[in-house]
Formats: sequence, C-alpha cells, structure tokens
Amino acid sequence: MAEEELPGVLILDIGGTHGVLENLAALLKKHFRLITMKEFLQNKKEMSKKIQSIFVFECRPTIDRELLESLPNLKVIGNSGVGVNHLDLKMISSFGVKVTNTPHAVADPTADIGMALMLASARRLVEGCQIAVSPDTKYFAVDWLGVEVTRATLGIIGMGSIGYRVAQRARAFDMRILYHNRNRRRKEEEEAVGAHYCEKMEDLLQQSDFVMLVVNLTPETHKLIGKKELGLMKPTATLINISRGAVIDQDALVEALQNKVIRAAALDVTYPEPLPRDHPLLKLNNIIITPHIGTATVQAIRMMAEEAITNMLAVLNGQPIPNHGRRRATWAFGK
Ligand SMILES: O=C(O)C(=O)CO
Repeated sequence: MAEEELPGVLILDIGGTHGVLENLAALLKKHFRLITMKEFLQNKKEMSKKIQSIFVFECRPTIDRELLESLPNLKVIGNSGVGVNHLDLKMISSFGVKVTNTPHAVADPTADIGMALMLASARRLVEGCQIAVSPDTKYFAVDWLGVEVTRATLGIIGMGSIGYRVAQRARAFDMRILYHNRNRRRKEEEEAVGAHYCEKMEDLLQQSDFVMLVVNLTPETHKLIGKKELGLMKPTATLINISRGAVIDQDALVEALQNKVIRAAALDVTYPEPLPRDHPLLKLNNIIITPHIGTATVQAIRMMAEEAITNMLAVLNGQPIPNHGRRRATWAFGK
C-alpha cells in the first residue's frame, strides 16, 4: 500500500537516542503513515484528518481534551506499556476512542527488575559498588552485611502476569512465596510456583522478609502502603516497588526508613518521576532507586511496539484485540 493510503499514526514523545527512535519508527512505518507531533502542529488542518491512531511510548505524555477534539478520525490510542494511569481513560472513552496496552511484552523484563532490586537491596550491591571504587581501600565487607534472599519469604502484592513471573523466578531461590490479589489464582497456578494465597494483605505484610508491589495504580491501590502497613512489616523486611510510585505513601516511607521501622526499600517507581533532587528519599542510605526501567531493554521496547501495533491495527480493522488466554489478556478501554 502506498504510504499515503496507510492509516495515520501520531507518535508522542518517542525520546531516546542510540537508534531507538529510528527502530520504532521503522516498525510503525510498515503499517502506518507516521506523523510526528512537530508535523502535526505545523500542518494541523491536513494532518488532523489523517490521524486514526496515537502511539504512546513514554508514560508521561499529555493527551488532553484539546488534542482529542482536534482529531476527528482518531479511533485508538496504543499505549506501549501495561500501566495506563497516565491517560484519562474516562475522557478518552467519551470521544469513542479505545486505549490498548501491552501486558505480554512487559511481563518478563519487569519481573526481572523486581528480582534485580530485591537482590541488589538484600546484598547492598550499590553500596558495595561505591565502596569498591572509593579512595579508601581499607574496607571490610563485615561493615555492610547484607541479608539472604534464598529461602526467605517473599510477599507479592498483585499477582497478575508480572507478579506471577516474579513468583516463577523466586521459586528458583527456594523462597517461600505468599501473595495477595483481588482474585485468587487457580490451584494449579499456585502449585506451579508454590505460592500461598493470603486473603488479608496484613498477614502477608507481617510474615514477609521481602514485600514486592506489583499492582496497577487505581483509586483502590493509591497509597495502599502507608504508615499502618509499614508498621506491620518486620523491622528486617525490605519493600520493593515495581508498580507505580503512588501505591506507596512516600512521606510514610521516608519516616519508616529513617526510624528503621523496616530494613530497606528498593524502588523502580516514585512520584514524581524523577524525584526533585532535594527529596528526603534521596538522602537515605537504606534505599535504592532506579529511574523506572522495568521495560528499558532492547527486546522489551521492540516487543511493546509490536504488541501496540497489533492492537492498534486490530481496532482499526474492526477486529477483536488479540487475547492469549485468561491471565494474559490484552485489554482495551473505551466504547
Ligand atoms: O509497562 C509499564 O507500565 C511499566 O511501567 C513497566 O515498568
């Protein structure tokens, strides 16, 4: 098909260097007439008619009412990533526009980051790296002892496809696995990873050496972990967050870490992102923070784009969005 005949896709905020932009653009161009924000703004009248889809790459773009009002033929927003809390779904849906996400592509790399944070925090890897390169060469490992992950208890809050993959990995470390979820997993799924269901999140918090947050950010999970929940955790426990920053009450976390209510925290997500440089979390030594890199791999970026493209094409062609089974379903919001 000639480029002019392809459905137009507006791309928002594909940042980055090292050919990321070019690679993703090449993938999109196989199926779409690619329109950058700059092109759109320069020639709004013509471009607005062509745009049938928007590809969202970073989870901080602004899709506001004004933009939607200017795109009469928009049918679908393909979010590259699983979390869609940065999009106003209700407002978007009121325009008859669907939002799709990419749960398949994100599951493994995000679970890997959860494990990496757990291990790095347990073994004080970041401090170790700093000590190894510091001018002082007279250091003793006994001065910064870590704790072991092997055979410890891991509590997973949110047992969707990412949480389940964390459990699969944790099993290889002989961990005792507890989980709390809105819906209990099937018995065979629990048995396959040796996970025990905690109906009450409090039970999981009290028993776990490591608590990993893997829930979606919704009004129900906003500040799910606050002063009370931190107080229920063991003083030797570590809190890991790979979901969204706002799932934790950050002021309560600062206090808990300062007062050693819990041993440590390891966060891939915060609010805001990035944190202001004078934020109290950045002044603590019992925390490690990574800059939201759950899916920052060469493979994931590509797979997310492919999944988003498949989803967007399905919507544009009036077909159901591909669904690979009950637990791994790609979902779409909107009418
Ligand atoms: O896919 C997402 O929404 C992520 O934030 C991965 O870290």
